[in-house]
Amino acid sequence: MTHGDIPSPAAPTFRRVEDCLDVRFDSAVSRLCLDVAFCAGSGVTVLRGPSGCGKTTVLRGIAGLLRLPRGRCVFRGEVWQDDVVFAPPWRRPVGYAPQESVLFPHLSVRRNLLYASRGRLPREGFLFEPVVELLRLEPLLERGTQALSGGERQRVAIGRALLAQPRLLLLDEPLSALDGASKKEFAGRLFRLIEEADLPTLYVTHDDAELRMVATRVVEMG
Ligand SMILES: Nc1ncnc2c1ncn2[C@@H]1O[C@H](COP(=O)(O)OP(=O)(O)OP(=O)(O)O)[C@@H](O)[C@H]1O
Repeated sequence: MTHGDIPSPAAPTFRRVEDCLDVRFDSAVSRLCLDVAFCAGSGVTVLRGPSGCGKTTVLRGIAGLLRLPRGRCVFRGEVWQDDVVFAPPWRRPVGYAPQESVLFPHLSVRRNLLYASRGRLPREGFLFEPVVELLRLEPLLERGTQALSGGERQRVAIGRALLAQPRLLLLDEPLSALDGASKKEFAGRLFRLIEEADLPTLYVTHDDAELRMVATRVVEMG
């Protein structure tokens, strides 16, 4: 390559016709050495691995919140990251519910949810009312966020991620604070929405029962 040449982007390595996400991070961040490559498509792709192996780091890299060196991320043919390109988070149509979601403390649950959808054209299934119904948030709407239980906070965080009108959903241990029965109910509800809306989803969980409820495929890390 001569000086000034732009390297031609490598073709995505989609493995199946329906794959839409191509990810590779071969990156050292602080003391973490990541070496992960996978393709994902419709349904729920579960990222599984021991604590500290980098699952959250991968989600943050895909969301564009972290620029991982030697990273590559292509979604539906659009390069979000390679050696040349790094699309900022606001250019990536991602809904992200982090492990420890930070809700606005000065806004009610309703306004936290509405904030997520500001300036976006709502799609069917991702309108305010259906999302509130899906996650059974109606009784919480006028409450502040500081006195919510861990499980309630998680449901609000998932609601925010859905109201961001995502084309790709990233859920980091989204139901970990819920009891067994609630986890089963909400895992089932979420999975149906993901299937019906054909919304590719990356999902981190340590819980094998939850994995069996939602996983279309599993990426083992570590
Ligand atoms: N911003 C950061 N700076 C330095 N090190 C970090 C940073 N974020 C995460 N790490 C480290 O990177 C490693 C991977 O963290 P990460 O949260 O991605 O793991 P994980 O697989 O999601 O873990 P868990 O299952 O416990 O949530 C950990 O050792 C963590 O301490």
